[in-house]
Amino acid sequence: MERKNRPSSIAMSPSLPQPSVDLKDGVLTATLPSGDSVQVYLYGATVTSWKTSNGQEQLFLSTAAVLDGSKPIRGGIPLVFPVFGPPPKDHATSKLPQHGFARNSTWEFMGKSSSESTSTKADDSVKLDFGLSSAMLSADTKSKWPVEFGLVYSVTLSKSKLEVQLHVQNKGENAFDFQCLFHSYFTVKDISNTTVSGLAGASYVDKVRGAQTFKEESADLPITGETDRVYTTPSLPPIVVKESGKDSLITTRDALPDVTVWNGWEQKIAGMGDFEPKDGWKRYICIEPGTVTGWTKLEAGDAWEGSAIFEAKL
Ligand SMILES: O=P(O)(O)OC[C@H]1O[C@@H](O)[C@H](O)[C@@H](O)[C@@H]1O
Repeated sequence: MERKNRPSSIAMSPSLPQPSVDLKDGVLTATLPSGDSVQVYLYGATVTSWKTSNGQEQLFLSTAAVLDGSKPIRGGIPLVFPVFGPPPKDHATSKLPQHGFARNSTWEFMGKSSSESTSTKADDSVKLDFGLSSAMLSADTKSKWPVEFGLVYSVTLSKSKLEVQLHVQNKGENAFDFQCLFHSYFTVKDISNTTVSGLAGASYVDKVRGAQTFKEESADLPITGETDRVYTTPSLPPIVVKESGKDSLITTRDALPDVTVWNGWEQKIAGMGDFEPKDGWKRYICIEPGTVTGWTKLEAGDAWEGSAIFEAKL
């Protein structure tokens, strides 16, 4: 099914450049006339590539990522739902795997829509919708989280920007709790010249230091060793990755107060079988917007939406 968000009567002349969208063997590729492109695997609805018009790949994908649907894809933007990290004991999600099941379930492509620039009169963005519902889960997963839900994940590509939005719907008769997060891996040229700003004053749980809580002092946080922190930023400041002092990626958010900053560094990455090349830790940083420090409660029939926009500064 294909959806356009404007009536066909005002569709532009076919001679004007349009985005191309192609779904083949479970992999969807969309390219804008500007040259920006995105690739999404239906497996996990995982975005595995986001290239800007200068040809630069913005997402880090392990060269050993398993792409055959047998385990979550290492790199890109895996989706974390309905639990972040190892599920807590005595919680409704306790039987689920780490980071839940969204990243290792096969989603359906629901269609695309385009929007048109007023200046060029040509389509300069494309929105791709993916769906996952309880009815699509394996019997095993369903038995581990017997909840009636519907998810719509929208990936919108525009010039130098990628927007990701998750819509969660409670289709059952009982309330449920969930966490969700966009586990985005971004490329950097050199982690030792990479800093993250926008976090000053935020409290964070440092998983490297015994899951204790600290307050961020740094206005421009350098990454100097294994980093695995969950920041809580209720005022939703933009999170800016800088490389050699220059802005390279700006993340803005809606309804996602938490941000995980993760780099496994040399030793942890050495122990990850699906992370290659082994020195790849020098060239990625995870900036993961989500809502994961508490639980979002969704009453029967209710819906919730959260989103993030990643802007590459070329
Ligand atoms: O190996 P996984 O399940 O993809 O998780 C990778 C990392 O994901 C991060 O979000 C977590 O904060 C880390 O603790 C974890 O190591």
